[in-house]
Amino acid sequence: MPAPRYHVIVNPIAGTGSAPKFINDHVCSLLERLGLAADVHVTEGVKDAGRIGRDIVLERRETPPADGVTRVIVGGGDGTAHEFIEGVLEATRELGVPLGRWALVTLPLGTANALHSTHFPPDAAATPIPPALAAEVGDVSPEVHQALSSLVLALAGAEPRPLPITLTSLVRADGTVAETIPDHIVLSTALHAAILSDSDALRAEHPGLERYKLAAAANISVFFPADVELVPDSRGVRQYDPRTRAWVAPYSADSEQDGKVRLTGPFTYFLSTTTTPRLEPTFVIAPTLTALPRDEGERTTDIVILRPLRDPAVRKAISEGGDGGAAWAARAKEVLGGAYQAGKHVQFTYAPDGGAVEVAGAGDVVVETFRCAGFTWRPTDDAHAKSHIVCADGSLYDIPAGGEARAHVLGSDPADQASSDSGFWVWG
Ligand SMILES: Nc1ncnc2c1ncn2[C@@H]1O[C@H](COP(=O)(O)OP(=O)(O)OP(=O)(O)O)[C@@H](O)[C@H]1O
Repeated sequence: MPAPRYHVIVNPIAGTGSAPKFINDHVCSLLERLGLAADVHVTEGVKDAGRIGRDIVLERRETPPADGVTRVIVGGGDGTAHEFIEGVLEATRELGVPLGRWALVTLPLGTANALHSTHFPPDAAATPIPPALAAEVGDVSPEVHQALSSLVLALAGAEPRPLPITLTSLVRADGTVAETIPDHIVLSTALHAAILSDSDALRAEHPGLERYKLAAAANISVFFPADVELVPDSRGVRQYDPRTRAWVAPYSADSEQDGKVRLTGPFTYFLSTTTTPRLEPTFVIAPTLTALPRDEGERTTDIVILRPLRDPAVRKAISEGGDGGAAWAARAKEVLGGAYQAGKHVQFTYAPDGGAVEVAGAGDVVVETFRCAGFTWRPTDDAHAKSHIVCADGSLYDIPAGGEARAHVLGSDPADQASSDSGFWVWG
């Protein structure tokens, strides 16, 4: 079989703008020393990584890779990978060609680099460079070595790991699909999406990070009116039990029908992730992803949910004539503070008197954590604009009035016609 060929995507404005030099100095030169062919594609504007994805699909249709795997080095951040994956999926759908197998190399050349740092945390030891590669990699600094970790795995012939993609359809009131959005890191509504939306709007006035604090303060006590349905995979919808630290049958749902689990709102937090337990290095929002790893090829997502009316303190405040917002704001800070303690929030249970939360106590669970194939988020008040916001890998979308967002992990629905040998993988 001929030596594998690599596509290299370079986003010159990602992160601090270091991608062109890094790729020239450390990636292209290394591939060349190894005698591997590289096609370099430089992004020329917003969403251009999607155009590059489409071009590679067209090329793959004419000249399929010998081993069926298209290898792509993503020289940018999470947004570059997101746009590229979106372009590939759109093009294969429009052209009616099979998706096939895509394997990505990540480089931490963006700002957040959530995908790369999930697999290669900054404080972890760098991936050892095998002796056969050491001479070609040469003498590099520890930072460069860390940044090359995913590429080293690819070049060393390691098996890449599956990169599950979630597809979200924004459905109009008449049932037609307005738009289908892929994400590979995080999908959210409620507080997380509203904070990103408000912080974007505050960017001109507050260019620094304080805009996130302002946006959080403006949304921490908002109740988001919606109904949710969780979609089972072959094992059904599973819920995390802090007392046994294991997945069990759903126990806090409002109803269940044909394996689908219904949760009525309002909600305050709703976030689904297939990839990363943490949104920032110390903010571990979905610890179950690493504490209870999925089986190979399992097409599920972990969903972290807060519903304020489950809180005895909020119910008490409402029964006394308040709206519960102030009681919830205090609770939300307490709970999300747990995410900064290595994801302890998923262990929290309510104290019967509505006081401080307990850890794996006898009371109701505070955070409802599920593992399932997907979900439907249906806003129940069209006048409540914020409950219509969906955030997919940092990009914001609006659910049409009277409509809903329907999300599922690619391959979990037979209509995807996905085989175990099609989709995305990543070296990590
Ligand atoms: N030549 C270009 N000019 C302007 N914008 C570009 C160009 N090429 C790509 N972009 C845009 O750059 C944006 C940022 O890229 P990316 O998300 O990879 O970097 P980042 O935001 O620094 O990192 P991260 O997403 O990891 O925080 C993308 O939204 C993309 O559309």
